[in-house]
Amino acid sequence: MGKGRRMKKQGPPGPLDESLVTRKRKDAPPAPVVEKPVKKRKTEVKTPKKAPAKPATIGAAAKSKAKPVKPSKKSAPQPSSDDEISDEDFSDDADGIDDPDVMEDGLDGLKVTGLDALGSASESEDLEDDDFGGVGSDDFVDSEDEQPMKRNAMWSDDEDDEDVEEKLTAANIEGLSRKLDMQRAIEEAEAQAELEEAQLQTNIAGERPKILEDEDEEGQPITNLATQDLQLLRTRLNDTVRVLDDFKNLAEEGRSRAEYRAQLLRDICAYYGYSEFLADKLLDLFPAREAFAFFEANETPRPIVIRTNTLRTHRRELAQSLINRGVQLEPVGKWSKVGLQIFDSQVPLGATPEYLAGHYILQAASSFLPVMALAPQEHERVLDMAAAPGGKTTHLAALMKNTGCVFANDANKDRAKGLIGNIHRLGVRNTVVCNYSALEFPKVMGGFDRVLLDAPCSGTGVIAKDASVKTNKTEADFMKLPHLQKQLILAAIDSVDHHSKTGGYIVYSTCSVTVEENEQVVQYALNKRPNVKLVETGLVFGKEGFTKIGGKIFHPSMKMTRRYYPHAYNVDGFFVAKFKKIGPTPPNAVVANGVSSKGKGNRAPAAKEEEYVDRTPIAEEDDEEESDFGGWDEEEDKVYMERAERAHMRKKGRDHKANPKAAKDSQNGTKKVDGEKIAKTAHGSKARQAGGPRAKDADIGAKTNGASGEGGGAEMKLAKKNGKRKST
Ligand SMILES: C[S@@+](CC[C@H](N)C(=O)[O-])C[C@H]1O[C@@H](n2cnc3c(N)ncnc32)[C@H](O)[C@@H]1O
Repeated sequence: MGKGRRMKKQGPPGPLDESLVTRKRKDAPPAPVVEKPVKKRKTEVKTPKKAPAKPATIGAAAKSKAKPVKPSKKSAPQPSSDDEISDEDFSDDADGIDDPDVMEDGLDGLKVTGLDALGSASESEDLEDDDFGGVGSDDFVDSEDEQPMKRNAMWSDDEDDEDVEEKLTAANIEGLSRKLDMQRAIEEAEAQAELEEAQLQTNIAGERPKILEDEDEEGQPITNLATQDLQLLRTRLNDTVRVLDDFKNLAEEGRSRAEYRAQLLRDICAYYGYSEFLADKLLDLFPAREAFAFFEANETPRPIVIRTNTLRTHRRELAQSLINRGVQLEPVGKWSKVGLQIFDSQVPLGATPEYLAGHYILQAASSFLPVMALAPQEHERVLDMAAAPGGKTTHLAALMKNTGCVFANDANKDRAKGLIGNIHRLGVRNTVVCNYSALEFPKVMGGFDRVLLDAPCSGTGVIAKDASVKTNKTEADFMKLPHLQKQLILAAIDSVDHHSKTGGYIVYSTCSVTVEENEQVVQYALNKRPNVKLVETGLVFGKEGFTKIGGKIFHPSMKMTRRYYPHAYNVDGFFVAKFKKIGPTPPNAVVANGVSSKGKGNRAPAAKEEEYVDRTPIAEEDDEEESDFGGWDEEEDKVYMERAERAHMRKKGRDHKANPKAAKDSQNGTKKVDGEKIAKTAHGSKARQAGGPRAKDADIGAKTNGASGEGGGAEMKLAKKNGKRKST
């Protein structure tokens, strides 16, 4: 039961459209005979004229993988006017939440490494087919920063020729709108029929629908509906939602909300095929009606979207080329300058000449969002910690116009190969691919201007794409994954240079909607790293992150994080949080291996203090005087050494030039100062090699020398640097 995926598309937009929660499963038995009033259209409906389909060059791999795209009805994400989600739980005890320790996960001792396998669901997030290698030219211009979009011309963000634009839009939209009109008419008729059917059921059931089971004399439940009957099951789902919406007026006497909620949970599991564990978790996120819409939206695929690669072409040119091949498309929405939503295609989108030439990448719309939030600037150093197969890496590179440097890392070597394929195909030239566990950063490398952590996750936002998530995620996954995500987010923060002149930002994203993988991870980062704060993502749509839910309270700034749902925006479920690093990691902070120290300010108090390990990277570009040995200059060092030597000899009344050994020592970079030898260490810094207690005396002597005489430069510098390092 509940096994299949509905291919029926979503109805008209609107987060809580009644039609979203009143449609039937396709595999349900036929409804009681209800006449479907088909609305008459005012305009004549003609068969759409399509541009002649030109056969594309199809590679063997692409041939087997790519399929023509079916049209999607609902338009791509639009900013919602109704962004409020009630935190209200179904259970009677939803309120009165004030336990400050709710963010403590009790998993500190759990050792997790790599965990590629656990990221499996989310790894299917992007639709990209990585079977194609690199293709030549990269002489195209990026249009990202061109003039803002005009209302009447969705294409005009990156083009200037209005005439061409209108023709292009008209040619494409003519066929498209006819098709959409037909679809809408059918949809309206269906929705109307379903509403009437629901009404019929309601009338039969009376004002207070009979939903909950009675018990017989022996306390055994008397089943009032055969749950094997999908149609009846759906009716009961509808009725239960109605009751929970208006409990006072519609609930049977003597019944609690919890009883209705439990019935709803059972029916959702039976109808949609979820494990009770996951359905329960997801049900907790929404009021009943919205939860119903969420589960329903997971039964329909999201629209196919492609991202224009602005390193190779402009969106309008790409659109024109694809329209000529018989692709029906439209800009994905005002929020993106590079996305195109595909409604229908005569050719496999993973095998067109434009695809092979790297003019676009198949990428879910919500995958654009973390990159847009990170907003990388030209010439920056950016780390993409979990990058394969590279949808976001290549987007980062395009926004940076192939300047600066992107380090694209992934722990999974096979997936990293796909990443390399995409980088080549899309003409990315500013990216270095690496294959570490991201937990190893910033030891591998640090000091980045911006870091993207698109974390491995449970994939509860992409159930429409991977229905196995419904049953294969266990309680253990929801402990291990957040634990890994928490470690990764600390590594991400520690890899950023808070001194960055242009950046200092971290974006954390998942394609999951659970609180454990999102707000709780972000709260953990706020607790453990008081040197970061949440900032606005800059994204124009999305629901606010939770500040309070299911007994957990989060920092008020959690409102600045953004949640995306399939039923609200017709995009994959997603979460995006943006941090600004405002200072170095303080010595009393908690390290990434899960030990904790005292929280600060509004942050939740944590458990215990442990040894501090400084993970803050040494920035490369810092002023020499500011850095810890980072800017040591060999030549300059030699000059100081020689000058110090001459001063020393003069003081002693000796002629420096007359002492060949001293001169030689000086040139080798070694010398004796009052019996103490100073030598360069292997990494170019200097260390005193005097042993035991003498070392301290010699150190004081050297400092005194430096302070009192002209030749103390090198020692002064060394002492200053040492002092700085210790206090960092
Ligand atoms: C959500 S996917 C990334 C999708 C990618 N950002 C994109 O846009 O194409 C998560 C990735 O994390 C990788 N991963 C899992 N554990 C990791 C770890 N410890 N360090 C680095 N990457 C890891 C997986 O191999 C997977 O490719």
